[in-house]
Amino acid sequence: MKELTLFGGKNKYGESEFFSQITMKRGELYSIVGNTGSGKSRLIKDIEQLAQGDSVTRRKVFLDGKLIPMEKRMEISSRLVAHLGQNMRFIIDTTVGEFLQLHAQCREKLVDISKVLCLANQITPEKIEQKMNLNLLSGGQTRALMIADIAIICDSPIVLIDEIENAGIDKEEALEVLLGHDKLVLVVTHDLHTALMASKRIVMEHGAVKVIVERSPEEKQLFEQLSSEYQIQKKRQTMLRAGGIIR
Ligand SMILES: Nc1ncnc2c1ncn2[C@@H]1O[C@H](COP(=O)(O)OP(=O)(O)OP(=O)(O)O)[C@@H](O)[C@H]1O
Repeated sequence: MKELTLFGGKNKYGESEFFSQITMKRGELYSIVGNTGSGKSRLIKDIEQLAQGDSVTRRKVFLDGKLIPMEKRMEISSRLVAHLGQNMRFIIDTTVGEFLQLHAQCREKLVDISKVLCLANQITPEKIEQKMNLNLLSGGQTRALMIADIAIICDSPIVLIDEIENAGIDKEEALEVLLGHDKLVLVVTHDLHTALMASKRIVMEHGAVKVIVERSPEEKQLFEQLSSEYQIQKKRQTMLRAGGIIR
């Protein structure tokens, strides 16, 4: 898959969305912003379900310019779309190492498991080890492992993320990891720093896309400023967690 095209639908009042179609490509990052209840999660669900005008929004999703036949939707969605929700947990009772091996086998991939772990440990400060039990990982460790798994083991070119900022992980590192693996990433966020990481942001209102804003040069500067503040904040957090005194 090279690109995804979203065809506009209807808002909560049955009015047409302002755009007729938007085409998004691999390697791009879009943030999705808007008030609570404005339809952000519904938008990413439409993409995950490869909607064909059959959801409440009446949107349609085409891949590489083509409509996906109804009977292939589930199979194609599970292969091409990875969705990280707000509260996700592994439920399989096995170790981290065994799970990654198993997943690599299912995806018919020769993967160095230690690389996946190394990547996950760049995203979370709480170290994950191969012998740990998968369902005993913390929320932040779980998300970090899922992101590293999506980057290296999954072939899914589309990644949908619902609120990365509350996950207790390094949000900048996580998004950079995914983009570095040539994914199209859409991230729902209420956080200014995360929203400005994307060069395009989709603004939602009343269940519809209200506007798509290109990040301005001033916003890019602001993003860089927020990024350096984030680095300082991370160092202070590390000190705080280690029982240090913040100066
Ligand atoms: N175009 C639409 N037509 C009808 N219902 C819609 C439309 N878009 C969203 N909805 C419904 O509105 C409700 C709120 O939408 P959604 O959960 O996507 O909001 P949100 O922006 O993600 O909110 P939050 O920030 O609180 O998570 C849901 O029940 C959703 O199905």
